[in-house]
Amino acid sequence: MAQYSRVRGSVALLRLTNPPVNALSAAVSRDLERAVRSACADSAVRVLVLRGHGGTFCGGADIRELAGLVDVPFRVGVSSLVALVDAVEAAEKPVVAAIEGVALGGGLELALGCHFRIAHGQARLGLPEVTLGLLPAAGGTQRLPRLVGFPAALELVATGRDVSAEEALALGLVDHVTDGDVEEAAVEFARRVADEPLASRRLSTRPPPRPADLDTLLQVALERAQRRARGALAPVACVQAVRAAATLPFTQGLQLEQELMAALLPSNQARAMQYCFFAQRIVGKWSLPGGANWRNSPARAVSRAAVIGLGTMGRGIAVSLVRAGIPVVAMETDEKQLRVVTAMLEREAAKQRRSPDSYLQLVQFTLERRDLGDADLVVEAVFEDLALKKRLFAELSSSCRPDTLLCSNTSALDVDALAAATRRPELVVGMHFFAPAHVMKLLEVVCGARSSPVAVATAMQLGKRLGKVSVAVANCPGFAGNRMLKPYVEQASFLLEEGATPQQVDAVLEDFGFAMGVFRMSDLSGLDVGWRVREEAGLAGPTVPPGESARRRHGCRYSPLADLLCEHGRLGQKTGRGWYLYEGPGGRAATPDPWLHDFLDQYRRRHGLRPRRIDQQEVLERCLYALANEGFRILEEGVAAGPEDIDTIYVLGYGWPAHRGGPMYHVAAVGLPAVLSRLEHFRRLHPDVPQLRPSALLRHLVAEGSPPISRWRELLKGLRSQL
Ligand SMILES: CCCCCCCCCCCCC/C=C/C(=O)SCCNC(=O)CCNC(=O)[C@H](O)C(C)(C)COP(=O)(O)OP(=O)(O)OC[C@H]1O[C@@H](n2cnc3c(N)ncnc32)[C@H](O)[C@@H]1OP(=O)(O)O
Repeated sequence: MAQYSRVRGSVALLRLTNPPVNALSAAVSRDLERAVRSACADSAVRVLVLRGHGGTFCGGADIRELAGLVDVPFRVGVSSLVALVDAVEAAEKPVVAAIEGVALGGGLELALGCHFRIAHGQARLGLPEVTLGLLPAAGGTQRLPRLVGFPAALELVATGRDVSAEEALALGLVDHVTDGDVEEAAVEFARRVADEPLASRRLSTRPPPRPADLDTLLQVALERAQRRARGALAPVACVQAVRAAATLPFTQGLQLEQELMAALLPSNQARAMQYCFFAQRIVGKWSLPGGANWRNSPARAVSRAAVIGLGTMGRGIAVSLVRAGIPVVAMETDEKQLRVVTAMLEREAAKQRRSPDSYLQLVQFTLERRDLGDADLVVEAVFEDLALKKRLFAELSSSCRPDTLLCSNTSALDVDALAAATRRPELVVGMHFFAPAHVMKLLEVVCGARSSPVAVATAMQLGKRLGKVSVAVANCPGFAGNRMLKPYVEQASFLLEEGATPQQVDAVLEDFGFAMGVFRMSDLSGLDVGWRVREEAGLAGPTVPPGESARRRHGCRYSPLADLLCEHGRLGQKTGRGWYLYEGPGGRAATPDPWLHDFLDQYRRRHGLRPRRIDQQEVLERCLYALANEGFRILEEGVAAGPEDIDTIYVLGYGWPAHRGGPMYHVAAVGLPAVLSRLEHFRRLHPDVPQLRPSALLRHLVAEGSPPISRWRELLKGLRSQL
């Protein structure tokens, strides 16, 4: 809660205590407000210093209360924080915030209510409410622009980006940064400002800055937020609230801020995004069938890593490791790739305001396998070819230290087969990064049948250290993410056969909120990736059994459209044409291609397919329900531990809109009986498409009365688990 003690005679030290992140629950806010008032009433006190317990200033309002997960009368809960910030700002004695760890959301709003802010050099500050479907409604949208100006305030509030102490100082968000003891620095600072007049330090009374181009700036910000939001309400509301600081007096701006918040708080979008927040924490609590879990299995320290292969994936992985301060031995035969990595590291160093050398000195390039011998962990990122990878793993198990962890960045291949090629199968795990690996926040940790708890714990922990969310999944073709992608992509292709166009399907998916529709995404990743996988699986190319008809494989419906495009050399953006046409090879702007429409017409005629009008609802239901149906199969087979794992994978790895929670959350929100009935309907129409056959788990959940998604994890424990 809030402790109040006196230091150096006249300084009141208030310690906000609510582990683990000192979240401002209603009770904690009220308690702190009481402590502030009594310190102000203490005649021996001249100045107050506010700090957090345990190395963290404050992680914001209590999200459990905002999400309605704990029982606090709603109005009481949300109004206590506003009252606290107002009381702090109105204090007649200076209040200095001593910020270390994080000051996020309501935590930063509290600091904005203080008259001065001191930060530790490692602190991070930000207003991430937008990522929870909310806005900073304890005065943050009104005070921040008055302190740092509109351009910075608009950006920080609408994106939720947090900043370092150094950037905060440059923005004017904090008054001083120290690398020493933040409490000591704040107490010292407080004694110096004890007698300063406070009027100009109260942000609510400051006139907002008015640059000449303010109207244009606000208009552009609003349009940008609308464009980028992809249907999300919060980013637009954030800009509207900050804009009110320019057009309305403080109290009216505050009122608008609260009205916008009142609309967001109970919205389905906010519920979905808060579900995503907790899902990303739940997935860190992994367990294996033998009883090993995140609590009882310590990770091994990784003080030196190696990456083999510096193609697109390997480069990103090497950069992530270096950014986390881990020395890397990078092995690659192609010198061109070494230059690319060097340039990437220089760019990253500049972004982090570090010297290029501070990053470059952490990388040792090599052509020799013996240089890897000393690594604690090796990540293999070579070409996606099982035989090649097996050879490499066999060699690594002889040339590396006996305790070196051997990890594969494969996106779909059999991790158990790689483990079997080594003398230490227990130290082999999959670490499936997503491209670009230094940007994407997801890591699928693939636990093989023989992976040891220490191997899993180390990979999961390393992911976290790299700033990623690690999700443990069991080994199966495509793991969780790519396995679910298959029926989704297949449905999209069937829809083209039946009369849709790529741009129609993509537009529906992008309206739903995906960053990119399925065809644009496939052009971006390269059509040849799937083509190779299908060839290996005997579905395309010379490996198809003779006599198999063009549109059937193993007795089921098959669409060869993507294979045909590859045969025409249309591999996507890299060749300047795929499902769309681009400006040239490597181009990014997709335009509909008349050639493709002729090609689809001819294809349909050749196969006697009569095109029909397909509506938006059918596109969405067939693509998304087929994908979620595979998710249910993954859960019933125990490949993933719960719906939170699948949803985290899809939101962080596949561009699923967070304001829709993830595929499993989405079907739960639509209603499981309705989804089951639509799948049954599509299955009747397409009996030769097994992915549309409703999974046993979906049927079971409906038969059990469709329990809420929060209960599925527990229910799944009764089923077979590979995790
Ligand atoms: C009628 C209607 C009237 C409406 C009127 C409107 C008025 C409204 C006024 C109210 C306005 C409120 C505005 C403020 C809103 C907010 O502040 S929302 C919260 C913003 N903060 C965040 O988003 C930060 C979230 N947390 C993090 O980013 C990280 O947790 C961290 C702080 C950076 C720490 O990271 P790490 O050390 O990696 O730990 P984690 O594993 O992430 O977390 C540890 C546990 O703590 C839990 N937790 C974290 N933050 C919070 C939080 N803010 N609230 C509750 N719980 C939190 C997290 O879940 C972990 O717990 P477990 O899940 O049990 O492991």
